[in-house]
Amino acid sequence: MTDTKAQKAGSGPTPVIKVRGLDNRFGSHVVHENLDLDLFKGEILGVVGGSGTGKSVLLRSIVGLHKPSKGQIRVFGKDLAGLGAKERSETEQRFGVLFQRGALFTSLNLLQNIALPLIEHCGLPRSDAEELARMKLALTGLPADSALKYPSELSGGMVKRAALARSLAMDPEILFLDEPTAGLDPIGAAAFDKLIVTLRDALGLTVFLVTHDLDTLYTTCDRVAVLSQKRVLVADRIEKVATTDDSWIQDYFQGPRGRAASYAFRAQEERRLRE
Ligand SMILES: Nc1ncnc2c1ncn2[C@@H]1O[C@H](COP(=O)(O)OP(=O)(O)OP(=O)(O)O)[C@@H](O)[C@H]1O
Repeated sequence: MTDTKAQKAGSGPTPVIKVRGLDNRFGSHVVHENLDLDLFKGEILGVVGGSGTGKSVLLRSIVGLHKPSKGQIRVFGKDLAGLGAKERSETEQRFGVLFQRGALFTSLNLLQNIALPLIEHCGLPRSDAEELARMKLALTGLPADSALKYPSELSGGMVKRAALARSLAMDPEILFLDEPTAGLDPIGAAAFDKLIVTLRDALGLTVFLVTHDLDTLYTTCDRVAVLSQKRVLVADRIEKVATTDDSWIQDYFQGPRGRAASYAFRAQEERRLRE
């Protein structure tokens, strides 16, 4: 991934998202305090942390669904808080978001679900929007005959792919994924991980990926950011993060699941190099 290489060389790529001094509190409950984070163009950044550490609140703050208590969020070089309504809406249209539970409209079929943002935000005629929607469905590996199905008729994996297709409807530059593989069986989760990398490579996406899934972290992410103690404790390549001297990180990455994911990844890499 070129930006990570550039970072290592010290040439300092410009982040597409730059979060500085972020505070989020709900009443007396402080979720984030002085949190900093960068997201670089073209990377897949995995965001992990214990339950309730504020991964989703961070995602919602960046995409403009939650107003932070304090701090600055710069997106494509512009301070989100300083944008007027029109510019803000234009910026937000450069984001695609896949929420935890897919968030498809249950009363619309897949084609209608995906075409909706194109009709609402781009003013496309329905026939054009549905043609584009069919392309997005194909892009996420869904068969053509799924287009007229309703979310209740699909497997969990297919719902995730359909929700992903919808998040890609507006050709976003940054994709935000909130626990995309939660609830999928290991084979479905691995296929979804592969799809994310394929789409990133094919479409030149930048990906902000909230996950608890260790296999996802090892197989898809260029860097991993750990939320702990109300801030980003470390954001780096996974091998470095996994050796950070912190009790949560050690329990997470060096516990039985973490070691199994690391071992499986190394074995997969060795097989790939031999072939
Ligand atoms: N609208 C809200 N009002 C009050 N508290 C909130 C609100 N949204 C989030 N919180 C609190 O903020 C904290 C962080 O929530 P968040 O959903 O971001 O955690 P998370 O790290 O994504 O957790 P999980 O891994 O379990 O999904 C939680 O304690 C949650 O209860």
